[in-house]
Amino acid sequence: MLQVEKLEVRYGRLAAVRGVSLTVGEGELVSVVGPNGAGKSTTLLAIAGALRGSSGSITFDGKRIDGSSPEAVAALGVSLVPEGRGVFTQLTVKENLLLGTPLRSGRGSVQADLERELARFPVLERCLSANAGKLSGGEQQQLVIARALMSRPRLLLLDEPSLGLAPLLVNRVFEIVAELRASGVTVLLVEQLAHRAVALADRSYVFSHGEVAATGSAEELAAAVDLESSYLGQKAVNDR
Ligand SMILES: Nc1ncnc2c1ncn2[C@@H]1O[C@H](COP(=O)(O)OP(=O)(O)OP(=O)(O)O)[C@@H](O)[C@H]1O
Repeated sequence: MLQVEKLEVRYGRLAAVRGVSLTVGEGELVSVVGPNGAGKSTTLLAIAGALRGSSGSITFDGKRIDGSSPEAVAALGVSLVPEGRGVFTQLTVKENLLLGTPLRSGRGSVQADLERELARFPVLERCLSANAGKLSGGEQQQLVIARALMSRPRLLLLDEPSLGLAPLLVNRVFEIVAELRASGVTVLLVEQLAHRAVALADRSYVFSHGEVAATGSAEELAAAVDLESSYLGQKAVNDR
């Protein structure tokens, strides 16, 4: 479904992503892990059309999308949940959810989509008329994921959904990602909690200094003896 080939993305003189290649198949959950500054978010932003690569290619469903606008990429069914949530705090939960609907690619009613997401995230149903700013961090994270799903994406890009959440809410976010995968949503997950992401994903890519340092299933990565010290850093060890 998604094929990134030798992607390079620069911020001025800094090459933040240097020749990254990765693939995501339909229905797969693929994680991208690695230390801060490794180029994970930059890669997601480039896939979503928010940043332009200086070389390489990005293909979605057989169509080149590098060079496309974020709107055009979204219209093809790629939805990004960026780091830091981006809830509209002055709007209600329902209004936030409805903001996800203009990009819907399929048929059916908005009401049916709303009901589907409220069934998936019961916590949102209980506070549908509340100001989104009143929600806890974990609830806001569920809201932005639900909002992205309102557009019925074919590929969901999740950037560090557990960031800043209390441990119980982190568990809930990982549960949600597992549920999404079980329901057939294709997910590319960037996570700072490397071990949890790798354990959950079908396949993972370990980024280091803007490059793919290792890739494979949880078992394959575990077999790479110096993985933790070399690529994931102390933080990942602490997450276990
Ligand atoms: N807007 C920007 N302007 C200049 N440099 C940037 C910008 N955004 C990121 N960078 C730099 O690009 C590199 C890759 O950053 P990126 O955010 O992609 O890493 P990351 O792996 O997602 O890390 P993090 O977990 O900290 O978000 C880092 O060196 C970072 O400082």
